[in-house]
Amino acid sequence: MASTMPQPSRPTATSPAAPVPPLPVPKSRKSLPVPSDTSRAPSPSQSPSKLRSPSSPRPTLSKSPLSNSTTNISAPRSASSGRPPSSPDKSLRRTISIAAFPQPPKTGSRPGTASSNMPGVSSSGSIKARKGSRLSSGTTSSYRSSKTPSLLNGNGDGKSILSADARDPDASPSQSRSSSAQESYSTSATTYEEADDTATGAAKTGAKSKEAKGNVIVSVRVRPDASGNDASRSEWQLEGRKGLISHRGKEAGDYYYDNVFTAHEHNAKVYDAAAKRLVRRVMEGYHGTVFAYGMTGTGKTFSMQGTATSPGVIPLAITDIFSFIRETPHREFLLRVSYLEIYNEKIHDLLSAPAAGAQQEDIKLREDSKRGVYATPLKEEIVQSPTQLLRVIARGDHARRTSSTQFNARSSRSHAVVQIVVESRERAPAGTPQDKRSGIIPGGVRVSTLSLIDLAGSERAADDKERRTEGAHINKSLLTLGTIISRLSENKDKNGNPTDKEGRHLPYRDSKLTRLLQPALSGNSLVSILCTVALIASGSSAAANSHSGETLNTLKFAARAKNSIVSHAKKAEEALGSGGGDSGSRVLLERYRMEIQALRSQLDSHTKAQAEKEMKLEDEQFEKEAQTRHEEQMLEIQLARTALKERIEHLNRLILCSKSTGVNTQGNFSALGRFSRMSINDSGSRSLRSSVSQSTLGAWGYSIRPTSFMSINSNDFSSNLAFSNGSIGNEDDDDTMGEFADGKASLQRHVVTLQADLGDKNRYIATLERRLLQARRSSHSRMSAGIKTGNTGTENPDTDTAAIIREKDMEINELRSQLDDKDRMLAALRSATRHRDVARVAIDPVQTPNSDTNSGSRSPEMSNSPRLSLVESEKEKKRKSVDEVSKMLDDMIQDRVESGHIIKGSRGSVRVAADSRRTSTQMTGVPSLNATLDSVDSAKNGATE
Ligand SMILES: Nc1ncnc2c1ncn2[C@@H]1O[C@H](COP(=O)(O)OP(=O)(O)OP(=O)(O)O)[C@@H](O)[C@H]1O
Repeated sequence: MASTMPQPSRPTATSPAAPVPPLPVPKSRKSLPVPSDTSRAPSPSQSPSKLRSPSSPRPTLSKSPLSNSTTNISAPRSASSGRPPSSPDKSLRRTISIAAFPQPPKTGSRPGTASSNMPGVSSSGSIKARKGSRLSSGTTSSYRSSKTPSLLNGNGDGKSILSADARDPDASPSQSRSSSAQESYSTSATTYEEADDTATGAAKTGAKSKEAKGNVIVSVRVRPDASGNDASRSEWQLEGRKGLISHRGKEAGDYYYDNVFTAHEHNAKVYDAAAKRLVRRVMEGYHGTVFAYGMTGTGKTFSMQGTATSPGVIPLAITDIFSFIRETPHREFLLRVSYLEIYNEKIHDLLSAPAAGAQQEDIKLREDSKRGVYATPLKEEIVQSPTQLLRVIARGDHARRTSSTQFNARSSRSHAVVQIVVESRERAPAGTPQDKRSGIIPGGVRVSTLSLIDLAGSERAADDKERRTEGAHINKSLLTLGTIISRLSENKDKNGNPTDKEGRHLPYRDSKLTRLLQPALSGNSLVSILCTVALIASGSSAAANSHSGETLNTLKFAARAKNSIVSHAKKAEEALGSGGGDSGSRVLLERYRMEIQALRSQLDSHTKAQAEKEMKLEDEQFEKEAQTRHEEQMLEIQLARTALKERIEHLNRLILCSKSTGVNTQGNFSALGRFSRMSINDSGSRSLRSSVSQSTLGAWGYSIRPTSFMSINSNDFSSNLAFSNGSIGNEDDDDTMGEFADGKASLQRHVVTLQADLGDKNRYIATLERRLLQARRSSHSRMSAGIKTGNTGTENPDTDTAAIIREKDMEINELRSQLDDKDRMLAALRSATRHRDVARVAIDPVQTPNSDTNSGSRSPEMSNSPRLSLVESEKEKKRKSVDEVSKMLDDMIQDRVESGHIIKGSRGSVRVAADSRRTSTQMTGVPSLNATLDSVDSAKNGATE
């Protein structure tokens, strides 16, 4: 089958005659005649599809064995990039700092990408000139134009690249690269997929075959000869443009590859030609594997990792990955990276160093229909930036085992595998509701893997035992790799397992390396193999001979790989959901999205719950405040009630006093004593009132106080005095004396009426209070209901309550004024009583003789003498009483002066302050203080008289 495969680029040159140990070489694959190949290859016109024809056949050795453009690998060092070839010292590799790694391109170009004017690659220059483009990867163009169209070689992209460059002639080289790659994204793959759709029959089969071949890129890189030995000049010839390495030694032969990089070509150029496109394809959803194969010290690590000044495939791939993400806003990505090494056939996780003294958990290889072969358990780190990814890889590099070998002072003693898993999914276009909510649109997550592998170098048996053991393992795994590659076919057994042409199983399980590479080698992945060689002339020494043999082995391995590996890489299927099987559960992007959604809804419900809780708290707080307010108001009302009751009681007492006390039937004066009691009572009530809330009573105490014993609507203080001092006479005389001619019965009736009235008022106040309470409660419940239903109406419950309170206050005030009226009436009654008493006292001396006459036994002298002394003592008592009253009135006036209710004049006169008068009138309708003051003055005068 291999012999029937189109080999457009395979020359008819003789293959190495001698069998090349240790890898079996199927000669048939290497001896396909170019002309026939070429003739089989479809031309652009022949192809019914948009497939590009294979490029012009590579020239055979007979045509131009030593063309002008041939590069001799031992070309003088000056011909290189200006940097002397490095000595075989890997310390440089270790000095690469993260900061020195390339960042995503901004402006300018990568080092070395503009090396088209170097000797040996002059052809690229010519291509450049011909195309008139600013493409930095001239050789890549050459490579593209000479290959079968495939996902990797970019045939079909040429136009796009050119047009892209033509559109933007001033674009910087790096930008050109990006745009070209971007263009390739939209043209190459599409072109080929369309070809798949339209191609029919043999053309279709042929196209597929070519694609399968094209999906594998094999490149050979020659490292500069560290010794500067020129002896190989005649033995090896390179033609970079043609991808040709010719050997003129014992095993003479020409070897063609997709790319041949000469000693002075830079890492950037190697990356552009050998890996860039593959990396882009991985970002689009294909699996891709790049591995460096070669003898120890030939530059595998140099090519994969590079140096600070010349970054290799890995850092450049990382840069491109992030460039791609930036350039693809319609998709979202998640990157995770793992890094393992296979050392002495054991897998070690380079990202999870075991704790000191502890042993790392055994890492096993498992297989799964969706994931293929994978190592587990393996640490995967999610990375969000190139720097972070480079840092992770640098950490792994640091943990990798290296030691000195004959050809390399710092030789990698293990196969190192960096795996970058790319998850991506379509994003909802910006501005859509989905974008606002979750960014998720229908469709699954595509998972692809980029494997970047730096193999350990094959080597001859070393002296050191440890090196020998390492070497044995390395060589065994590489031998298995070689064997598998040489036996690869598209045959499968009935179980679907790949077999070789003879139906034998391929020994993937013979080594961890081949097992791990199985998915890539068996065609599920795009593959780029970079074989590194150091061309040293054979014959000069045994070592050189052996070296030359190794170089030939590598070249043959590369040739076999190119012929055998068939890749039908397909875009990874989009995994839907996070729970569907193993692959689904690995899709972190989906899982994270779901988690984000779940967390978002959790957050929403938390926010809602919190808002509700806050509202409830506010409600509670409000109710509490309202309750407190209500309690305060209740207390105030209660106090006011108490004060009113006291007042009523006091009035009652006064009334009862006027009824029950006074001058007894024996004519004893008890008024003064009563007055004293009144004073005491009054002061008692005053002290009670002072405990009442100011807001409730305020100056009311004052208004009540004078009323209690001085609120007499009369300017004649003598009558007051009479009241104060007078004996409140004989009840029997009430009917005939005083202002109220109807006497005591009438007064009592009045008093009873007043009491009943007071009781009514009291009840009325209680009712009002109850109503007020109810009104408050209903207003509260209305307010709460308003808050709960989010009612933001214009009605303000506070205003309502305030209005009700105001209303009730007014009612209370009215009641107070009514009470005051009653007070006044009581005062008038008392005044009448006093008038009567005074009248009685005045009448008494006149009436006494009559009474004496009635008694009939006393002589006038005897009877007049005690009467006179009685009158005298009464006068004395009066004086005392007046003095006491004056003193009390003075105190009261002083109180009022202090409180600002009255103003004292310079000559001792007093007048009511305007405010006080107003308040007094407004509040209580208390009798004019002036009258009181006048009364006081009169009382004073009366007393002195
Ligand atoms: N193309 C190159 N240009 C300049 N220096 C190079 C090149 N290739 C390799 N070297 C130098 O050669 C030395 C060995 O290279 P490197 O370690 O990459 O070899 P290797 O193939 O990885 O060896 P091993 O298999 O033993 O690890 C390093 O010092 C490196 O800098």
